Amino acid sequence: MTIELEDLGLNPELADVMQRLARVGGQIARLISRNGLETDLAAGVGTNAGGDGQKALDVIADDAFREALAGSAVAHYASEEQDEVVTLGEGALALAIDPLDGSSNIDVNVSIGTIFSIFPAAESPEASFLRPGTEQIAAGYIIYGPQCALVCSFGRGVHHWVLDLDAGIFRRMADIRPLPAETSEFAINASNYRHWPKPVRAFIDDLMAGADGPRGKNFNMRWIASLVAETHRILMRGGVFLYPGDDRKGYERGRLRHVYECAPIAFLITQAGGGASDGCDPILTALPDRLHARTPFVFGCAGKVACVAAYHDLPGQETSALFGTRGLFRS
Ligand SMILES: O=P(O)(O)OC[C@H]1O[C@](O)(COP(=O)(O)O)[C@@H](O)[C@@H]1O
Ligand SMILES: [Mg+2]
Ligand SMILES: [Mg+2]
Repeated sequence: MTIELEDLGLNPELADVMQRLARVGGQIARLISRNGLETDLAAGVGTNAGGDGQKALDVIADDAFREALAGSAVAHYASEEQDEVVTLGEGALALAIDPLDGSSNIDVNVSIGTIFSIFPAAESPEASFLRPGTEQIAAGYIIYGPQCALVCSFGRGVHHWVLDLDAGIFRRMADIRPLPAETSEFAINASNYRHWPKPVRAFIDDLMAGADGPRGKNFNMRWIASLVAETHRILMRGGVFLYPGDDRKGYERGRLRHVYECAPIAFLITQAGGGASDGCDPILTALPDRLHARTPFVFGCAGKVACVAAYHDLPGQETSALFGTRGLFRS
């Protein structure tokens, strides 16, 4: 399994890491296509550092990426499935990874993925990752869907490959087009409505009000529960995604992890001309305080990400459930 990297001007070490990621991605895609035939990839096997249940595929994917990166330029490996940073060697790079994203979808045959983020290695393993996302030199994901695809940015736009399984090659496609500034589609887990902060409720209320509300148009909603799949859809046709903090215990900072979920997705979306924030402030300039830190996350078309931030600046009474005329925000 290889990936077409010609013309991208990558240095040999980074190109080698990309080849290794693509090789494992292709292997995982094949494994997923056989789920249930020999093994149950969704079987529960333990609990990870963040307290989330681990499925068999979470652990298989983590082992496969970690082993494949040994002997590469990746010195420090930080994974959702590992308590601490794993030191692989002495190289110049640090790689953070969500080896298997969207694991609640493994047993229902819905798109899942891998998210990765690459930094220059810093003076210590932790310092290599507890830094602003603007310092990433590469970020991307592999989506295991009806097609297996790899999407990555090296800081000069967003590149896209599709796995040609017959040839064993990730073939380079046209680069991802810039996101439109506006959209008529949003993604949020609406079952948490009663737990959201008021500005998020008000924003979603106004989208749901459609043509009769302050937005003056109808909106469509999607929720796949795979961050990678939501990101891919938004990169392909626009949209806005929200996973806010809420008042459930343990969800004060939302669900998603800063280092290996939000920072790489924010890098990609920003490279595609979109926006990415914690609801108010940009994700890419924020500093995670721990490897497994969570952050509220809003990303997608820049106009809507800015609009969410504007709702957080509204006076309290305007975000109350009964305030029906947020005319200032008519668009
Ligand atoms: O089940 P919820 O609360 O809607 O959360 C869905 C979110 O959780 C995640 O599955 C978390 O990722 P993991 O599967 O890597 O833990 C995201 O992909 C997704 O956006
Ligand atoms: Mg994830
Ligand atoms: Mg995961």
